[in-house]
Amino acid sequence: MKLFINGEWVSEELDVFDVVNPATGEVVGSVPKGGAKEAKVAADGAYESLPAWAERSAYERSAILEAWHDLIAEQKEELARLMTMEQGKPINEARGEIAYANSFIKWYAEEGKRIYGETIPASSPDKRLFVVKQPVGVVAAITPWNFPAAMITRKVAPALAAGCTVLIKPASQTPLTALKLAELAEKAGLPKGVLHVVVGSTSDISKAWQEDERVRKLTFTGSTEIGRTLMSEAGQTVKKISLELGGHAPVLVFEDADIDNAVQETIASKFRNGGQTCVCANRIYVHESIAEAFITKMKQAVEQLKVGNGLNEETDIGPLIDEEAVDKVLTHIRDAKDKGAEVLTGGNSSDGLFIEPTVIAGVTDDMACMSEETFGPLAPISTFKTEEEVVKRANDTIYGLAAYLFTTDLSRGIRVAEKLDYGVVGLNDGGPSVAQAPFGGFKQSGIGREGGHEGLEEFLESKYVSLKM
Ligand SMILES: NC(=O)C1=CN([C@@H]2O[C@H](COP(=O)(O)OP(=O)(O)OC[C@H]3O[C@@H](n4cnc5c(N)ncnc54)[C@H](OP(=O)(O)O)[C@@H]3O)[C@@H](O)[C@H]2O)C=CC1
Ligand SMILES: O=C(O)[C@H](O)CS(=O)(=O)O
Repeated sequence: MKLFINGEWVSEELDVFDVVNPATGEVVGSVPKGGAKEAKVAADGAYESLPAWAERSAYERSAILEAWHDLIAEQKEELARLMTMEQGKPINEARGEIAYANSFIKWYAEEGKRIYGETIPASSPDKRLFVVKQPVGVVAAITPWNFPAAMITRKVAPALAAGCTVLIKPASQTPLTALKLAELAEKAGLPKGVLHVVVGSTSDISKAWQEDERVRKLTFTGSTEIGRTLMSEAGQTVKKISLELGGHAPVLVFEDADIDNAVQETIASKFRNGGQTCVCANRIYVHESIAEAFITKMKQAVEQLKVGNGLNEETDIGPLIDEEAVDKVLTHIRDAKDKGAEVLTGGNSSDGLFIEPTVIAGVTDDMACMSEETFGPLAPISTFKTEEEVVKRANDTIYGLAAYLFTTDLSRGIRVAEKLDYGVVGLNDGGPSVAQAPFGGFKQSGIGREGGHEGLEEFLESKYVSLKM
């Protein structure tokens, strides 16, 4: 593969780095190692192509997004296989992610036509006041490895629909999907210079864009730790920012829950992508009166999950992304056992980067898994007595991205959802993320929203015009 810079596929004399399949350790591709020079050329191109792209009508931009969507749909299987080989997720999940990623392109191809302004009644009879929306300008997007397609299109689709030009730095572990998406965008007729993909020396690329006054927006998905750094750096040139950061999702299962649904939805949330999502259930609180029933059903269901190479159709749980990720999960399991938790199923790693889906019970709040993001296939179960107690425990974290609650009492569902300090709440639903709804976190889980009309506003500026007659 080559880098996509200024409408050209670039490799030149650059060194390359390998992309490795986490399931097998095999090299699945190699990519030129871009740096400050490539980052600047891309920023030059994005800045120079901005006026023409911004001046296109929303309908022209929409048509190109629709064409991109259709090409992705045509190549869904190839894209899914590429994603599984570089990130490890089961092929069925990869197919699902391509569809999810494509849904953002489809949704924003339409929503870009609804960037409305407003008129405002003037306090002075000789004035007319109105507000227009304009693209924020050149956007830099830094994206993670866990959703190699969706975390790109969730940013790029609204940015392009708004009339912005985009610089992408995908995760070094999963650049191939991003480069393939850029190739399809070029085929769809995206004009030269509107979209760029640069990967390699992350610090050099990021530094070049952060220091570049022409880059007016930074949008990032990844760890809270890196988010803090990027927020501080972006402040030096007062860039607009969107941050989708870490999470530590609580699951609250009340005594009046539909236990079968709660188990099904909790497993869907917990073990999607092997537990490597920012909205995964990270701690599960079950009312003491139904704990035995819930735990029995959870254990039985989790024991059915199949661990293996994501390219096998029957695989439910693929490898983790790297050794560091495996070590973190095993550390959380050991810590919990040392503090008294019981391993009901799983708990072992095998063949490099695979960890069995693991359920532990008898969990207490002093255990690391109950406060640190595990980012792996570990389901810790704790019990509670009262609604007030469990809401307090659920909110006792620096994070505020996603939370889930299960109850058949509608009043309780609304009451508790309102009390949970989280940007996304699944009420009897373990999979709330969709393109048409705003996704984002409270507290140290981020700033801004992605998806829905709010996700488009992130790439727009409001301009107030006052006309004196
Ligand atoms: N909220 C979310 O959706 C996600 C949260 N996470 C959290 O982050 C943890 C680590 O995952 P990881 O992917 O390493 O997340 P990181 O935050 O480390 O990386 C995310 C992206 O940021 C880039 N990056 C890393 N450091 C810098 C820097 N100093 N300046 C500019 N860009 C940088 C990475 O590049 P490179 O690939 O070259 O390192 C990657 O493209 C996970 O365990 C999880 O807790 C991870 C993914 C998604
Ligand atoms: O980064 C993530 O983990 C994703 O935002 C989760 S989701 O949008 O696919 O639910």
